[in-house]
Amino acid sequence: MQRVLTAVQMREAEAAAQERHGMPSGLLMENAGRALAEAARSVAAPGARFTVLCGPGNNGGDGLVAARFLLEGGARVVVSLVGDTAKTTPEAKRNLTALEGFGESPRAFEVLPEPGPGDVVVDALFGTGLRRAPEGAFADAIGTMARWRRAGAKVVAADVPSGLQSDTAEPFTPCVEADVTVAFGFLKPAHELEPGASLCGDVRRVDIALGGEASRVVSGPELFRVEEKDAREALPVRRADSHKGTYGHVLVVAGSPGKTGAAAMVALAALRSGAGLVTVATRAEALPAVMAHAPEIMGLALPGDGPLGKGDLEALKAALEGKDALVMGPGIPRGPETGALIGDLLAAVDVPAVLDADALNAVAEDLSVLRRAKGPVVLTPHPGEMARLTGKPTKEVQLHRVGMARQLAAALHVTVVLKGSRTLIAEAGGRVFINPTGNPGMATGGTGDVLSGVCGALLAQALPLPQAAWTAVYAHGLAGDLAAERRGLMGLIATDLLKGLGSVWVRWGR
Ligand SMILES: NC(=O)C1=CN([C@@H]2O[C@H](COP(=O)(O)OP(=O)(O)OC[C@H]3O[C@@H](n4cnc5c(N)ncnc54)[C@H](O)[C@@H]3O)[C@@H](O)[C@H]2O)[C@H](O)CC1
Ligand SMILES: [K+]
Repeated sequence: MQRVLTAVQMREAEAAAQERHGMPSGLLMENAGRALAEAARSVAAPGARFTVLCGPGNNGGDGLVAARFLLEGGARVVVSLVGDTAKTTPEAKRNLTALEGFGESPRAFEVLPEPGPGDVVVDALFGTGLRRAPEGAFADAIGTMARWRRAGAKVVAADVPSGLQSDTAEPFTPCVEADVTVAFGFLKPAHELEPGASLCGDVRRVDIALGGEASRVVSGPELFRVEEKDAREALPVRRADSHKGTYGHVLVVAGSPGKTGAAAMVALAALRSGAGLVTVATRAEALPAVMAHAPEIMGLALPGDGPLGKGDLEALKAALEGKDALVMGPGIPRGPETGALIGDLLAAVDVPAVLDADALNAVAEDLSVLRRAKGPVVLTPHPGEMARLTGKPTKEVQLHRVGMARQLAAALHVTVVLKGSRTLIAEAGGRVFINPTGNPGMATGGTGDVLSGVCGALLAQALPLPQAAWTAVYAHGLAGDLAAERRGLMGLIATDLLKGLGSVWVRWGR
């Protein structure tokens, strides 16, 4: 797991490093600047010229240190201080003097030579201290960097592309678009959440000797980026003496006439994710079409017809006997009583439950039904379903994804998987995990059904939460990435993920 820190938390970590280790503050900037110089060198063509634009704060200071290291390495370097140089921080001032000692003095922005293909521009205007939209000379500099980039120069951003708000990942106008962003010490939300993540280009997190426990001393909400090893290590290694009962039995309550494929995709995803047994419970008229998708799927006809309601409670309680996980929602016939049915069912049986699609829409009418759940509950909304669950417009959900997911998880004491680019996994205890895998090719019908099946299968194999959720999301997204390599973003369809999942388990030795 990589800890993702806000600007305030970064300052706390920096202060902790200085207090606990007597870390001279200039050393952090020295380490940052050296790493910035290395990243700039790594994208430069032979004989490239480096143009370093420095702002008035410590981000600018990082740029001045980088310029000094580049000069020391014999590179052609030009530096410009943008904005009111009187306001430069003491740290940055010290590095300005040092730079002049190397015989390079900052030049006026207007007389800078034009970078071309192979050259490198270092964006050290603003980092985590950005407070408002860049204006005047800063805005001009950002616009000029965009022009230089269009002309073929590479842009390397110090800590955060200038103009991008570190905590919210929202860009002001104008905002730098970088080829590489060097994240000092810890990742920030701007590196891991859209639309910021796309503006950063290749994010390279570097240590600057803040000290390992620095992230543990910071207070406030905990945000993490899931790494591949976290998902792989959460999965049990299969023992030779195991049998299908060892890997759990998933009950899938899904499907209805015309939406039998949804139920089949949940069931197939669960089977492809290691569940020992999978039973689909659906109306009799839909059952044959569901089971036709695979001989491995077992079926249970729910008596009656029409929307799921209180009349189905006894049959579903009986169906859940001996099961290890429930996945409910994709393609179900939803009616006015479905939400109450879900509440009664979860209150009656203590199995981990994944609620997706129309089960979410059903409980959205009265969320209190979830408070009676005996077992752990995972909600897997896409932004539109999250809007219905929270009563907020989808646009607002997308602007405050972390906060919304954290709030709902804490309020309902459930795990919330808020899908989308960089899916979030929010646990009831307040921690939020960002998933880095997946791609726009997965915006196609049925991929959500597959995810709910993967999650149900891991819960049935007794993975605890939130591990089961973040592992399912990571594997599902990686399956999509591997499948997109074969099918293209346009050609990817949900059942390709079933094959992709196989490649993921092979890659992880599971
Ligand atoms: N915290 C750490 O562990 C380290 C941080 N480093 C670098 O320092 C920056 C943060 O530096 P800071 O001085 O706080 O702010 P910035 O340099 O990002 O911003 C400069 C300054 O500009 C003012 N300002 C904000 N918005 C605007 C605006 N739109 N127009 C004009 N002026 C603006 C505001 O007063 C800011 O203070 C961090 O990103 C790292 O790059 C260390 O070097 C490494 C360790
Ligand atoms: K920057």
